[in-house]
Amino acid sequence: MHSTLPPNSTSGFPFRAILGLFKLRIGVVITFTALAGLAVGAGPSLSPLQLLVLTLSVLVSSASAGAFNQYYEHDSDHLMARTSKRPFVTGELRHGPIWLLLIAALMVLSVGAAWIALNAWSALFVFLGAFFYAIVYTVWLKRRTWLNIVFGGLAGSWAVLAGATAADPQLGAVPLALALVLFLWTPPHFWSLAIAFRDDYAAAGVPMLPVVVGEQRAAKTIFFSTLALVAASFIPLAFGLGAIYFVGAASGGFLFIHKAWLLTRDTHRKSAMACFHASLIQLTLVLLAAIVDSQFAS
Ligand code: HEM
Ligand SMILES: CC(C)=CCC/C(C)=C/CC/C(C)=C/COP(=O)(O)OP(=O)(O)O
Repeated sequence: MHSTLPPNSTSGFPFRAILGLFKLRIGVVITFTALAGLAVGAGPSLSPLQLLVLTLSVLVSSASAGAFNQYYEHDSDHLMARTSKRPFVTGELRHGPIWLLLIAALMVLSVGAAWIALNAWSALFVFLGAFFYAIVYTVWLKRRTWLNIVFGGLAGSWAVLAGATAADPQLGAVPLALALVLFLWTPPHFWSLAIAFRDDYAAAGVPMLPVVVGEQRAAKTIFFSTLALVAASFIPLAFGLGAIYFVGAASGGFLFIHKAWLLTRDTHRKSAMACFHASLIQLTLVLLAAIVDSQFAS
């Protein structure tokens, strides 16, 4: 039987390669997103075991979707400098169907555990999050249309709903508003990065917005979609979140809008990366403020 290690690997178990394969940093933020959904939902509190299952279920399903993305793109990732060091490209991990089995097993395990320990709705949303990233975005849309990330953006919304329904399948206005925030957040988050790596995406033939319409129009689109995002991020204030949430949403929103505005004036890589980092800070502030505020209110 073939080993999954390349023939010249002498350093034992390839921990670093596997950590990279599962895109764990993104998984941690997705999990935090689901926990924010749980916090703003109206349901009773979960038992410690249920909380653990929700956390691991979102983390593991996100990880398996990230691994699937790299498995599927193993023969195109070498076309972009940013992705050319990935383990299936470098040969650190050997590409083969055993990985598909492992990925599928992790998915079944995480969705099944959510179903058993939480409920069918939460399990469905965990599944949809991974499905939208792995299949809808990566397989169906990424190489076909610049709208890939608009539909792919639902992956983050499903994470919110997975958390919110974990305690109570009845969805209230605040989790739905937060799901909308994730939907509107993802395009400017990603398009900023796509401006920074426009040449990479063009070389790889991936029709990301800056490749299709140019950097200037992409920057304007980022600016206006950030305005829409920030406006939407205030909706939860009408449904029970208060001053703490306002401070998080306003300060994060101000930062993101400011960086998006600067990007319309100068579309060089530095401004694009500043806008991308602002997207991560804004999301963290919104989610953190939502969690803290909802705990104070209850
Ligand atoms: C289909 C939707 C999305 C796309 C296409 C996308 C795209 C990307 C890309 C290309 C990167 C750079 C990754 C790298 O260099 O390895 C990135 C980074 C990141 N994304 Fe997204 N993203 C999406 C949705 C999300 C969502 C929903 C979240 C969180 C709720 C998120 C959180 C992050 C974080 C935390 C990073 C930084 C990770 C790091 O430093 O390794 N992304 N995103
Ligand atoms: C509820 C749940 C499990 C949700 C999971 C959703 C999820 C994992 C979203 C992440 C999206 C993401 C990292 C895209 C990277 O784009 P890319 O793959 O095009 O980037 P690349 O060029 O770096 O490969």
